[in-house]
Amino acid sequence: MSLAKYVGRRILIMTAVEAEREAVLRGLDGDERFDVRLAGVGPAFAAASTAAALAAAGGSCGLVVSAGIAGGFPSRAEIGSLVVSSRIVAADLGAETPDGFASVDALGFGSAEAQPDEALAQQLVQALEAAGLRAACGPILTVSTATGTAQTAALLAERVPGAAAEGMEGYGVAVAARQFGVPALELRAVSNAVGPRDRAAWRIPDALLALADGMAILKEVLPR
Ligand SMILES: O=C(O)c1cccc(C(=O)CC[C@H]2O[C@@H](n3cnc4c(=O)[nH]cnc43)[C@H](O)[C@@H]2O)c1
Repeated sequence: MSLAKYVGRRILIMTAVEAEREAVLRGLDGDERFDVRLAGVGPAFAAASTAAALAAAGGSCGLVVSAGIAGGFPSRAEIGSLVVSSRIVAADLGAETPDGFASVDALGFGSAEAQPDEALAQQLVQALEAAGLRAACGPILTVSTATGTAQTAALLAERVPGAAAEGMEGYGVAVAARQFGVPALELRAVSNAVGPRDRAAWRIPDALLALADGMAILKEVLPR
């Protein structure tokens, strides 16, 4: 699985907030191949910001990465660990029906899923583990409402088997990338468990440290 297509290409990294952007920049340590931009919070801001950045890049961008902190599904991704997307799934994009949730796929309105670069995801998670970092590769959900109850966490885990983490921007970033014909990836560091909302239990500094560590590995995995 070759990553040769990334040689000589620019890489766009989108984060929701400035603290995440600063962590990404720390990890990249001045690598000039990367542009790190603010997406804003949520899939709509993320898609619009990513599309604008890609239009401005004028075809020079070879990869887009949605990066930031995340909620981790218990027993899949613990606080302080990293998650690389095997799938990017808009987990609440659809309709409620008397029989339960129906995704836009089931409704015939397109796809709630964007496929990340599989070869890159696999090589990145291997490199993260080889560097001694706790890392998993699994589906990362995009939600418009951060999960705040055990009931919703269980519903989402059932809806997307193997769900490892949830954030609020990945699907928007990936859809914009797809519109421009550019591969996408999501890399997140877990700050909190997906489940009952307990903001005091969020470990944001730990997650930002892990995010920077993850970025330091990403830049080594991508060939120059
Ligand atoms: O308050 C701070 O210092 C701070 C520093 C960095 C980031 C934040 C955020 O609140 C980022 C919001 C961003 O994080 C993602 N996220 C994190 N946990 C979850 C979750 O459990 N469910 C969904 N999304 C989560 C999300 O992508 C937000 O946009 C604060």
